[in-house]
Amino acid sequence: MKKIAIFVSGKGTNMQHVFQAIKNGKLSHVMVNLVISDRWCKAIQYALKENISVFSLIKTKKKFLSKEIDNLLVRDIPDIIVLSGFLSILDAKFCEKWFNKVINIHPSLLPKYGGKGMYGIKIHQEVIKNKEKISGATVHYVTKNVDLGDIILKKTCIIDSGETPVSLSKKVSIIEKKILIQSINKLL
Ligand SMILES: Nc1nc2c(c(=O)[nH]1)N[C@@H](CN(C=O)c1ccc(C(=O)N[C@@H](CCC(=O)O)C(=O)O)cc1)CN2
Ligand SMILES: NCC(=O)N[C@@H]1O[C@H](COP(=O)([O-])[O-])[C@@H](O)[C@H]1O
Repeated sequence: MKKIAIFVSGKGTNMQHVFQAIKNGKLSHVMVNLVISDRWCKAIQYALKENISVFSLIKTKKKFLSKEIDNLLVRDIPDIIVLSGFLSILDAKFCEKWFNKVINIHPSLLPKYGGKGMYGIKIHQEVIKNKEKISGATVHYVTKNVDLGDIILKKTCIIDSGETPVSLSKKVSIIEKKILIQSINKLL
């Protein structure tokens, strides 16, 4: 049985999709063994309903977060770690130790619209403002250089006339779920 640890900061929509994919057989021989958040969030409320280890590091200072997370991981080492709407930047030491074990789902066609400050709806606002014709989502390995790790999967969508950041985020969200499951199947 392969083990996945998931890091969250928000609603956990992509994390929920991983749990559903396990339950409906789209992810076989896979289990989520750990969910960690860097703040209290809806994703934690969802994860607590699953019979797994859940930690919300709400009191951990930013500079100690990566080490605290590492201390939790070594207790039950996962095969891969999935960042799912996780909004803290993992430090270089963590990325080196867990090299090629950490993947991130990002709601843009990286390397465009990635990096510090580029997360959530802000990405889609920039894409629309810049009158892009296409957008999409990317799954990539996590390295110390934010959103610049090797790309695992990428999928595009057309931006329609009159598209808004919210309508685009909904379109991209569908792509995120699809390529996240495909990526996990590819790696495990
Ligand atoms: N070392 C790495 N850490 C993280 C990566 C990565 O590639 N390397 N990916 C991000 C995920 N991400 C985009 O996919 C991302 C998340 C957050 C930010 C950001 O600017 N965060 C703010 C804080 C926001 C908050 O806490 O509310 C910041 O650091 O100032 C950029 C990109 C996850 N970690
Ligand atoms: N750079 C990371 C990033 O922007 N992640 C994005 O945050 C949204 C909420 O995720 P959630 O519902 O899983 O919490 C998702 O669209 C996800 O792609």
